[in-house]
Amino acid sequence: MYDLKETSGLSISTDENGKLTFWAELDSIDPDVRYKKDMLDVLYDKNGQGSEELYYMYRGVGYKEDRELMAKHGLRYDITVLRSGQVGPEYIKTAGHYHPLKPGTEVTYPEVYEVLYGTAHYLLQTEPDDDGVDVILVEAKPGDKVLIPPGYGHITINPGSEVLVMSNWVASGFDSVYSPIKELGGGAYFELAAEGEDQTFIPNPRYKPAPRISLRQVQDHPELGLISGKPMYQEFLSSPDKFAFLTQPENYF
Ligand SMILES: O=P(O)(O)OC[C@H]1O[C@](O)(CO)[C@@H](O)[C@@H]1O
Repeated sequence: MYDLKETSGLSISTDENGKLTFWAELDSIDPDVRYKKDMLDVLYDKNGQGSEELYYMYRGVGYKEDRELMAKHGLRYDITVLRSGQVGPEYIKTAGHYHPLKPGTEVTYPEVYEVLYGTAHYLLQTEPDDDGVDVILVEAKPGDKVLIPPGYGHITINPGSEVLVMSNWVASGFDSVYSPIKELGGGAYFELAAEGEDQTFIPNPRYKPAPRISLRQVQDHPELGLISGKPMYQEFLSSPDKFAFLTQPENYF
């Protein structure tokens, strides 16, 4: 069992597989489950051995008394639990998606993630075009916040030996866009468990020209309510206007 109160600010914990089990005063939510069979198009090795259940998505989490404030600001708080392990040589990861343009603007919706337990690798990638794709890799630990700016698709990888639990704030009321990553057989890079001196980040050969990758450290953005170690659920409750960048990205980016 992992107690997530300190990192999330919520009364939640998990069982040893990472499933959320304790929901004092919270609306109880059954997760959507992403299975290996749903991910065949985006895996490094679709015949790779591994668990059938890969991750659990608890969308729209919150205390009943906070629902009105969330609705007023047009935001949704989700918690996602990625199992540890591999599918074949590849670490368990999310399918990956982009966000659509905000209607009437030239800007796509951003998002913000927070690690609650475990280690995350966030792979951010620009949209594929003739110049190729730029990839940013961010490693995040409990309490860290990672901003997904407009224009970036994103995949989360669990490279650790324990479950990864993370939360996100995002504008409610839009559908994620899966087709670009699906049509290219996954993200621009695959993260594989290293054997000997083997490279762990393998470029996806279907991205042409070859994608470019750079590492970036996690960064606080106090003006956006994103401060390492401060649960962002509580930060939203105390300063909801700081999160306006999620619903009005055209004023910030
Ligand atoms: O939609 P994907 O790529 O499977 O990623 C899963 C996670 O992304 C989110 O949709 C947020 O972007 C979460 O709700 C969800 O748990």
